[in-house]
Amino acid sequence: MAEHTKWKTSVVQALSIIHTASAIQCDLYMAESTIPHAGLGIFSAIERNPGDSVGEGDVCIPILDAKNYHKEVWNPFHDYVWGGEIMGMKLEIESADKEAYCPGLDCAINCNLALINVAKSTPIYDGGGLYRHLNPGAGAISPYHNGTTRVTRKIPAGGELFKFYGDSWFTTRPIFDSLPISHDYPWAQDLLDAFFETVQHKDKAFKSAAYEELMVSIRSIWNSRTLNALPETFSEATIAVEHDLGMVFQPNATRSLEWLEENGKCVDHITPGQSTIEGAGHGGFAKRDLPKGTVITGSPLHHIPIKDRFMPMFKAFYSDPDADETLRSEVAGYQLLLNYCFGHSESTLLLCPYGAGVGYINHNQTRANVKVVWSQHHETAHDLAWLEKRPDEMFSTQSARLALDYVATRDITAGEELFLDYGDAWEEAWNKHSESWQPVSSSEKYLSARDWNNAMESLPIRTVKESFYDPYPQNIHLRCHIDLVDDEDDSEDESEDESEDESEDESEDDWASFTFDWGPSEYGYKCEISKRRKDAAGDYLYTVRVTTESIDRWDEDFEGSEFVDIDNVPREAIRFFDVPYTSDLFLEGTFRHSIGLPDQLMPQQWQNIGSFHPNKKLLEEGIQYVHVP
Ligand SMILES: C[S@@+](CC[C@H](N)C(=O)[O-])C[C@H]1O[C@@H](n2cnc3c(N)ncnc32)[C@H](O)[C@@H]1O
Repeated sequence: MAEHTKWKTSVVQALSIIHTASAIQCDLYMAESTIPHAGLGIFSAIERNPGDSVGEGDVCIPILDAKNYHKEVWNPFHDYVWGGEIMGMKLEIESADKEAYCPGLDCAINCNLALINVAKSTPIYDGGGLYRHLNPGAGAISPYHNGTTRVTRKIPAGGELFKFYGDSWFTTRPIFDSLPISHDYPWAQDLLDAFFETVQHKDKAFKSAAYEELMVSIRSIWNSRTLNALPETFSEATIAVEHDLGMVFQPNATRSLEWLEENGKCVDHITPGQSTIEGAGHGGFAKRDLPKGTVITGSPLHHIPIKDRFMPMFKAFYSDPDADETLRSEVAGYQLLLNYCFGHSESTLLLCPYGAGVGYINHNQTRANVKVVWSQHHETAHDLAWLEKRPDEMFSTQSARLALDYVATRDITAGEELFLDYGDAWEEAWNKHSESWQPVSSSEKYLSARDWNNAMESLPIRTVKESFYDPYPQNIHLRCHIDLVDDEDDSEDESEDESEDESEDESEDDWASFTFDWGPSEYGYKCEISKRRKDAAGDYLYTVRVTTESIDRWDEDFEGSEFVDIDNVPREAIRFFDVPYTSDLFLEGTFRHSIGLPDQLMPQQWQNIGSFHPNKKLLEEGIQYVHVP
């Protein structure tokens, strides 16, 4: 073939690849946020309506007893974690030191209080089909999955997604001193409605002049968060009154689809499911056909400069102020998060990826169809200078500065499982673990609280007396879903009626009510069964003794627990829960190993183990708690 014909053929091939790549459907992009200095954000390429789900439900990883809680320590996850309690993890441990790191879409969604349009739901407990008596992988994967993101306000095509971080996220950070918080927008809306009502009979020119004048005068005397929620111009104020305040901010929070295609990274190609690898738990699957070379997703990386300082899980009761200091500093093992981060045997550095679906991709050396490369384009803010930094220099910021692209190494068809090669060190460690693995003793008899709830759904619950002779296993306890109603109106009524002296007759149902909607972050109160009787319909009703301990007992606000006896509690209001520290996450010898960062991606500057390093001493001593400046 003549040279020019070869050249022509390869250009045509290259163009067809580019064409195929750009033709792949993409409904979600990661790109520079519309909020200045907020880094990356997530954008919807299609219009979405309240109730729609966005992306695929993602994994949440508990970070437990890590000494992070309430501490202003250098912590790259600080701005990215949820309270473990609201993510369903309250009973994993006893101390309050629990956070939920949800490295999917959730980590990349910003908060714009004027335009909150999505909410994340609590993940569902799903152990991935692993059992402690059967699978060496039990405890090595997170059981918190499918935390879907749902639309709460209409999002136009190109609109950025915003979720609520909680007002305190802003009020505790001085740089947001004058930023409106959630109640400021309704107040500003009320103010606008009142203004427009006052001037309703005036002509447009009058209204406009009055609005501008009003803004100038109130801004000179009043500087508040609410004021900053008010639109700058009369025409924007009109939009706010005709629609709502959010609509004023929507245009600035929307990117064109052309811009997103050009500058964004598609984060919509992975869907989670049960892995095809026996014992690996969940896996990531191709949502659509992905030709060779497709960047399946991009993921920024949270950097942890010293693995051993930031990945340990400390012994229980760390937060107990009375506990012995040695016990509090004793390491119980590595955090589960280690299994979801990239590391290398020659470096103390760990890189934890976030982005839709990245936490789901399993290892398989022979079936690997995805590889990671340093992010090739600017969409995920990869800073090449960081490849030259030593790990100890990375304490300069908590923000992600590095990013990976996940690239298809061959044509992948929709529905195929995606695999990375985690590297020889991981493979060796896994083989060694599986070969030497022995189930912990009596694990074949182990049933989690969830198993008990399923098995016992229609059976009566044992009373304290019955349990004395026939106890439930030690890894479960009972909790009752009871609202202790402290209704002031009721108490006023009671005092008014005192003359009739009916207070004696007050049934316990007047101050306690039961709820049966055990959502994934509903824990009720610890309780035990004093008595059981049948009602007229033959259903059991229980007398329970509830411990009203609603907050962590190591919390400084803890005021002590009370016991309350409650009658006529229906079966549905009583459930089994795991006792803290008994779930698979705490199994002795459970597998912990980082995913191997490929050798070819490993800069020499990061290799700080096993050889002379200028900062070896510093690394050995550890920068355990570098305070956030
Ligand atoms: C990044 S996570 C992958 C998602 C995980 N399977 C889940 O269910 O959340 C890595 C962990 O998955 C499990 N895993 C991945 N590949 C595996 C394999 N080939 N065999 C067994 N377990 C595997 C291991 O527990 C590993 O530490």
